[in-house]
Amino acid sequence: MKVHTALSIAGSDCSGGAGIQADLKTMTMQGVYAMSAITALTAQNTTGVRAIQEVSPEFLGQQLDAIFEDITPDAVKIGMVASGELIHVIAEKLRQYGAVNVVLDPVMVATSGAPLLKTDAVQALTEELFPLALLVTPNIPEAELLSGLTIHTEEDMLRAAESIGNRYDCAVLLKGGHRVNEANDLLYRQGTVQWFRGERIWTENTHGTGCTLSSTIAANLAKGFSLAESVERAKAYLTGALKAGLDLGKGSGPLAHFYGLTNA
Ligand SMILES: Nc1ncnc2c1ncn2[C@@H]1O[C@H](COP(=O)(O)OP(=O)(O)OP(=O)(O)O)[C@@H](O)[C@H]1O
Ligand SMILES: Cc1ncc(COP(=O)(O)O)c(N)n1
Repeated sequence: MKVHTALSIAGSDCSGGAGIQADLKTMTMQGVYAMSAITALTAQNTTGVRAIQEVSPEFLGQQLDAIFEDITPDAVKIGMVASGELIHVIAEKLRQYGAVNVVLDPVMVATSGAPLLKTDAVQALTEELFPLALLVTPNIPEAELLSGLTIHTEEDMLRAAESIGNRYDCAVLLKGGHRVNEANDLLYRQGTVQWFRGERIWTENTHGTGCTLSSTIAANLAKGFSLAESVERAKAYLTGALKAGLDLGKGSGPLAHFYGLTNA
């Protein structure tokens, strides 16, 4: 049996809604063999992040060597990477192994408000990882920080995506989940613009939407779909997983990755 493979480099969410756990569920549901290199353990649930324990740069490097020396991923998703030292190891290893189809979710702050990236690591992220990424997927607050612009309207989204894409020479999917009434995402690459318009689902349970979107895109790139097709498929999967209406936990609950399964 031949299968496509994808790797998530991200933090662990012990409550299963975001991070590595969301990515592995997502990639598996997309029919891709999923692997993980863990950057940090978090003690968190639907109400917030209680503690973070980073792995050492050496150990992250060992995980990446173990994976790339044996099973080459057809795509790589990068999520929470808290420090400059870890970012440096990832950049070095991705270059060493010639990683392809890299989707970078520049995770900075959890939905609950907890910081997941040290402020002095933003520069390392943009200088070392952005150039290796096929696609970067900021949400609105992240895009504001990266572009230095304020985003209220769709025109503002376009200006910010252009600014980030042109500055760092990568494709940008600016996610609109933080806007009121809408859930429209904007793909900007090399001067071209494409909107992915989605139905807004009225729910508090959006823990892990960004992780799920980026890992679905990576899984579909691994299967050979184009960037635009992968974004389209990711948006459809995410909308279905939100719409299924899973209601777990006391805070912002996780998504129903298994929504399409008949035995669920
Ligand atoms: N209530 C919603 N209904 C429909 N789609 C949504 C909703 N909230 C977010 N999305 C979609 O989810 C994806 C992730 O967007 P969002 O802006 O929430 O990213 P994020 O803030 O990085 O996610 P996370 O909550 O994991 O940090 C986008 O495709 C966005 O349009
Ligand atoms: C390990 C990890 N990675 C990413 C997120 C962001 O997801 P969200 O913004 O939905 O909390 C998180 N909370 N935890």
